[in-house]
Amino acid sequence: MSDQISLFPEENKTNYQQINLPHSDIKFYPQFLDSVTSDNIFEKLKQEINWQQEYIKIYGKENPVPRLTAWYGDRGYSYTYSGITMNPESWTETLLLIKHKIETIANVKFNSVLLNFYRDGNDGVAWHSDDEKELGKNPVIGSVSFGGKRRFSFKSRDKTESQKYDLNLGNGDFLLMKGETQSYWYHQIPKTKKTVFPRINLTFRVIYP
Ligand SMILES: O=C(O)CCC(=O)C(=O)O
Ligand SMILES: [Fe+2]
Repeated sequence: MSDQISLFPEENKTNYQQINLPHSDIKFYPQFLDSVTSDNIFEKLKQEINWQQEYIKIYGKENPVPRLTAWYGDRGYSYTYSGITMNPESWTETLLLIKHKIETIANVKFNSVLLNFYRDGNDGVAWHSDDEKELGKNPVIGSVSFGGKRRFSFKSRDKTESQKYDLNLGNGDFLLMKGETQSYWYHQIPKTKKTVFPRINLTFRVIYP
């Protein structure tokens, strides 16, 4: 991993691809974690995380969120996501290991992580931006994926623009979103009819009280 020839030595000898969308700062680090490590982390997280089935009210009707979720982090930072307020569970060793690894690249200290478990192609996340006010202006979001590969799409928040960008996020891939990205772009994990393996995604965040 870190002994690969680096195209960007200033970024900690880890190769990345800059995703070139206007008003964004998106860096993609394919296979940031090697596949054996990532397989182990997937199994570990599947077992140890306190996965929840959450519900959101749409027109007065409770609907299951199409994925399992969990929220871990420093004590005292609660978080509201799609109308659900979550209190964080305490960091596990596995989560801290990943957190420390990406903090050296992202140059921030993350204090929380939202976890998503996509069981199959019927699970996904609809178009949204990670722009909740507790994330502050221009949030840094560190996203690490494990297990099955899924499509991750960006589309402009400006309805007069039609720009879209698709990426595949696979086992051990790291995606770092910074700057104006959340103000100008939506993202989603579309549901798919294709057969896909279960996938776990972690989005590390900095929450301001
Ligand atoms: O699963 C992913 O890659 C994205 C998850 C996401 O966008 C979120 O939790 O806000
Ligand atoms: Fe998101």
